[in-house]
Amino acid sequence: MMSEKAKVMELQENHLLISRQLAEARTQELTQRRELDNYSDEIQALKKKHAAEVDEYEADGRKKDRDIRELREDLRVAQDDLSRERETVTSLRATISHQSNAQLTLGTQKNVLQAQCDAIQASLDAATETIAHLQLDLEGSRKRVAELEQDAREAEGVRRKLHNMVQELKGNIRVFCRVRPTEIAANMVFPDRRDHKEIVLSSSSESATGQERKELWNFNFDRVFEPESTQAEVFEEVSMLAQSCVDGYNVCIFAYGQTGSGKSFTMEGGSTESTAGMIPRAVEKVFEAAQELESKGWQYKMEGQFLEIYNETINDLLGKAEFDKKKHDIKHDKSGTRVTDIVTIPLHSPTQVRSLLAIAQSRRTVAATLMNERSSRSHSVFTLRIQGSNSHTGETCDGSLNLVDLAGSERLKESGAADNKDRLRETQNINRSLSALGDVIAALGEKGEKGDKHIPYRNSKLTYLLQNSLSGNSKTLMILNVSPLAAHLNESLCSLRFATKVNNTTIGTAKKQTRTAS
Ligand SMILES: Nc1ncnc2c1ncn2[C@@H]1O[C@H](COP(=O)(O)OP(=O)(O)OP(=O)(O)O)[C@@H](O)[C@H]1O
Repeated sequence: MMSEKAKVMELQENHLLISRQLAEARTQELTQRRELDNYSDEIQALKKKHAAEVDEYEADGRKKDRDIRELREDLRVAQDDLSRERETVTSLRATISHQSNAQLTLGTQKNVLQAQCDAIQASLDAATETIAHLQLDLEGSRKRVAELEQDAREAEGVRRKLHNMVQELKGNIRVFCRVRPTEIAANMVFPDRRDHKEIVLSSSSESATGQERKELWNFNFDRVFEPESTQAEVFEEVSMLAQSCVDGYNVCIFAYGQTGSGKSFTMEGGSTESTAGMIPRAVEKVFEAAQELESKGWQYKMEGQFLEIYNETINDLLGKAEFDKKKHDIKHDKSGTRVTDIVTIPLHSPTQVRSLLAIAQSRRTVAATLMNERSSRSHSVFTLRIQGSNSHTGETCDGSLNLVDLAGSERLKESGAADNKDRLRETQNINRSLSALGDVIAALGEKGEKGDKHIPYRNSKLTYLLQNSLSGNSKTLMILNVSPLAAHLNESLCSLRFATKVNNTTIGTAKKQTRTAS
């Protein structure tokens, strides 16, 4: 048996061993704890890293989701685009197919057109050839036209000369006698059935011994128009004078006769074509002649005025007021005769002249109502002035056409004016101016023979106004209007005697108012 000491000793040794083991265990534990701490730090670090990686991964995942969404959206848009493009492609294919059909058609058309084009080209070649020929012909024709135009101008000059010679041979003062129609048989006969130049008036009375006494009066004129003569027949003879006026002469046409003998009918006429009088017909003829001469290089300007002379006072029938109150004077100067303050209207057509005549007619009607049948108691003067110039020859010409409806020529006793002071004055004025007209014409005739005779133009307004149109360079026609009524026999005889005096007058050779440009 072991002693207590040994046991204690053993126990101590055990204790020492255990303590050593414990200390080792503690050291080990410490080491392990240190290692554990290290591992724990490592774990923390790994955890942190892991968390960071998880965050990063999640963010990355979210970004990827977004990208995916965007890519999906892009895909959808791309698909839409694609389907649209497909549609476009389909439509383009349809268009292409349509276009190719059209191209085919166009191709066919092109071929047709090409064929036509070839045909046209062939015609064009032929036409060019023809044109070349025609141009040659044209050149020749132009030369020919120029020659013909020259011939025409020369012929126009000859025509003017011949026309004037004919007028001069007929006499620069001519008298026509026109008998107006009536239902009552008249004591007038027209024996010259061929030339219509003669009129014979007759009257029978009882002598103191109871025997029948027959008296005959025979008159000859350039032309006698019987009652059934038409306005056109009278104008046939007058129209030549209208032509003369266009050729540059002064022309005066008078209607003379007692009241109611047909003066106004002859000069102005009725409203229809067939009854139109000398004024509208002459104006129409002047326009016609002027137009015909245009082809020969003539250009004309025309103007008209219309006035009446009543009691030796001039009234403007185309004035603005219905009743003219202005005072008008007659002036003669180098450019011709002018009436102060008178309305002169540029004339462009015969229809315009007709409306002017209507205005003048209405003015005369107003005056007639105011002053007792004034139209028969006044002289009316329509004047058409015509100025021409020829661009080829440089010639110019001035002509005038005066158409005068004279006041009634009845004598004082016949006019019933003796008891009425105003009528007496009127009649005296008319008689004075008509005899002044006769005197001027007679003096012009005498001047023709002697050369230096004074012409009493100033004795009446009418002769003074018409001075230039009555003198040597003019052509005058008097149309004597006669009433066939037996009751008017004495007046008719007076008129016929007056007209015979005029008819026996010859005015000197008419001078054409033509100037040649220097
Ligand atoms: N040749 C004719 N044919 C038909 N009727 C005519 C003819 N001559 C005159 N007359 C008619 O006779 C009437 C008188 O004629 P007009 O008025 O022309 O005479 P006048 O001489 O001008 O008279 P006044 O001096 O009063 O003006 C008118 O009604 C007119 O129509």
